[in-house]
Amino acid sequence: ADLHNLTVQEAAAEADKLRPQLVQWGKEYYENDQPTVPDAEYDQVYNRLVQLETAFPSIVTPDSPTQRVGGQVDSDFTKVPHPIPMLSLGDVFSAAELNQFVERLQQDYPEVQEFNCELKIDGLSIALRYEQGRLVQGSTRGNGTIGEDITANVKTIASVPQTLSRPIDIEVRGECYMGKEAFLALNQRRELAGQAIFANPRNAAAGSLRQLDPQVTAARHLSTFMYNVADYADLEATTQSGMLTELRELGFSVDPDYQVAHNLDEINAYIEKYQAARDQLSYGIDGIVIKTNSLALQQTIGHTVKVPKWAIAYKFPPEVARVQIEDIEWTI
Ligand SMILES: CC(C)(C)c1nc(N2CCN(c3ncccn3)CC2)c2cc(C(N)=O)c(N)nc2n1
Repeated sequence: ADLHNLTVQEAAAEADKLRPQLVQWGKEYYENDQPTVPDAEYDQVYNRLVQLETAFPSIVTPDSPTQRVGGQVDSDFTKVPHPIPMLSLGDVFSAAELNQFVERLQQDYPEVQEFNCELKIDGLSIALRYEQGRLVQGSTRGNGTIGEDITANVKTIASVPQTLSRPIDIEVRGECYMGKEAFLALNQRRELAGQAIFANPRNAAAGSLRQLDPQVTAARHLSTFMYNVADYADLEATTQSGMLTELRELGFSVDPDYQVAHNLDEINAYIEKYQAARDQLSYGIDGIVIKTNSLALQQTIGHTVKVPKWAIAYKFPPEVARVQIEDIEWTI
């Protein structure tokens, strides 16, 4: 029945029926990974319970699935503004285009002599905000200026530090991703449960982060690699590579493969190295990101409405790996 013409008693009666159902389904899902209903059905019932409890707070019970660890869950995600926009990245698809980007940049800014090369992790962007070294908010990139609040979900990700090694205020940005192994295992479970499988690790990570119930996120084994700071606040670093080192010292998970390059030859050598090693990595990458290493120069060079002028993404062709697992065959 529509929320508005329910009495408190009716809402309580309906909620009392939904809770044990969700608890039962939750047990099947989290404890023995054998869900008997598709995620969509679980979410729909969970959503209904959240709406009932939001409309009638007096009916909430402490043991309700909505009151689990990770704090309040919204029936739909709260919006989070990004005062410092989360920019996108320009991208190139060939060595020739990359050379052109670097040469033009060095023509306009001859003082650009160092680049930081990073793997482009194939996940989705998130922002983590800390106050006095404590995690206060996690959000998705959204459209770059407005994201969604996923604080309860990011709290369940092992690699996201709840407290930093120094009590500083900082907003850090990075990629949330699902490793190849976790991806294959998740799809196997879904296949066996007769559920639709995820097409690729990026979709699986996005689907896992945008879960209403943090317990579902927790069961998905997500990872993170942080790569940027919204405001350099209390950091000592003066370079991109130094900032990544400092983020790791603060307690963040940072991809260790970053490398400083001094010219196009060194950049191209890095690209060749990781294009060859791509299949051996335990997570998906869709390219390489090349950034001006000096943070001061990054500020001087600036950005357009959407992308920085001091960085570029060199994209690899889509990775196609035929995976044969117990007669289930799909490509990732
Ligand atoms: C801070 C800047 C803007 C230079 C930046 N932006 C990035 N991205 C922006 C575009 N993004 C995006 N996402 C969705 C829609 C449009 N753009 C996805 C993240 C980076 C992504 C990675 C990575 N994946 O490993 C990385 N090592 N460094 C990044 N650095």
